[in-house]
Amino acid sequence: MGQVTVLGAGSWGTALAIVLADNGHDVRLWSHRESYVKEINEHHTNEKYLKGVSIPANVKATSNLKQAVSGSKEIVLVVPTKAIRDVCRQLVDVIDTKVTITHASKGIEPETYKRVSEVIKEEIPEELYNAIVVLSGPSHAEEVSLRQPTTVTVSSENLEIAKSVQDLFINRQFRVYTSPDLVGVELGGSLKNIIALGAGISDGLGYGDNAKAALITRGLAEIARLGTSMGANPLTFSGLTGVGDLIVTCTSSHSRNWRAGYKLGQGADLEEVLEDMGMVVEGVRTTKAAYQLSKAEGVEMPITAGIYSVLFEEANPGDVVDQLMTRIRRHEMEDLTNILDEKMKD
Ligand SMILES: NC(=O)C1=CN([C@@H]2O[C@H](COP(=O)(O)OP(=O)(O)OC[C@H]3O[C@@H](n4cnc5c(N)ncnc54)[C@H](OP(=O)(O)O)[C@@H]3O)[C@@H](O)[C@H]2O)C=CC1
Ligand SMILES: O=C(CO)COP(=O)(O)O
Repeated sequence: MGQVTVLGAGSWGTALAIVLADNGHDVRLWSHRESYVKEINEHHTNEKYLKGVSIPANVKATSNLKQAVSGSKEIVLVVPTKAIRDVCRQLVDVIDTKVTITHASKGIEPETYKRVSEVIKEEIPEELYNAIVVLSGPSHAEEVSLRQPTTVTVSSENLEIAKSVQDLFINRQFRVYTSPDLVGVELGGSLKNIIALGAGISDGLGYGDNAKAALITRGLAEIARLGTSMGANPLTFSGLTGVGDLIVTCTSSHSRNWRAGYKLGQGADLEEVLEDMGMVVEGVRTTKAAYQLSKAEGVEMPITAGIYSVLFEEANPGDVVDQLMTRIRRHEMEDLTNILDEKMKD
């Protein structure tokens, strides 16, 4: 077993460090804050991000990025997507051997509409890495850190290296699949956060399971619509990183996106909600990116547009639900829409 460096000591970075440590790897966990480093090394805890969890002794934390990556061939990048560019820029000066970069962050960059692997590719010169891999799927850090059964998928343009990352992480509680569809895996994991905000809003408004099932199903339809327009395999969205991650985030109070939505549905103000959370709510930024992208691509995403108007245009959540329910009548399956419309003309 070798050395693996995890960058980002929040909930997910710490949980993944625990998986890697359980597999016998020497894990270096980088946090940009010395106070967390001290807590992890001295008390083997990270109370803010993973309450009550004991971190194995073979996880050593550091706030020195150069020390963290020195000699490591495996880098796992788990900072919020808004920090990815900045951390990559810092990495360029300290990587000292050819590395595999696996990221586990879920988001799309507003304005550039870039996926995380594209941002990494843009910032880190090709000669410094073998491949960029994404790890995604239905996986709350709180459950992974308690060694509860979890399944995820890794994907890369280089499937052989994706398989080597599968080997790195897989164990009896953490089952890892591979997929060749990097675009679909990254988009599924990112776009589900928008729908999770919507599911939270619906619950906060007091709506029931029917509304949630509708959001998950119609949300999946618009995720797949945008995803396929960007080159993803539509089948990926019926897998772990599509419907799997949608279910886990839309139905769980572990989800920060669901929790943020819930408070918005109850009438709270976005800024206050984000401040109280103290952890990243990726769906807010991704809603902006996906809304802009759907306009640029000419792809219809009514749920995303509704959530955008709640987050950024002060729309009333109840009115948005009303608008969604009274949209023009449609066939459920879009390919049928065209066929049936043609038939009506006959
Ligand atoms: N939590 C989960 O269950 C899962 C999360 N993810 C994804 O993983 C990614 C990280 O999320 P998660 O760990 O949950 O987030 P958290 O909010 O729990 O933690 C974020 C961590 O990143 C650090 N950080 C923030 N900005 C920077 C920066 N500029 N440079 C270095 N470090 C920074 C934070 O430090 P500080 O304390 O100083 O703010 C904190 O340690 C997200 O994209 C999320 O969607 C994916 C699957 C599961
Ligand atoms: O991505 C996640 C689970 O798969 C975590 O979701 P939240 O960021 O909403 O907590």
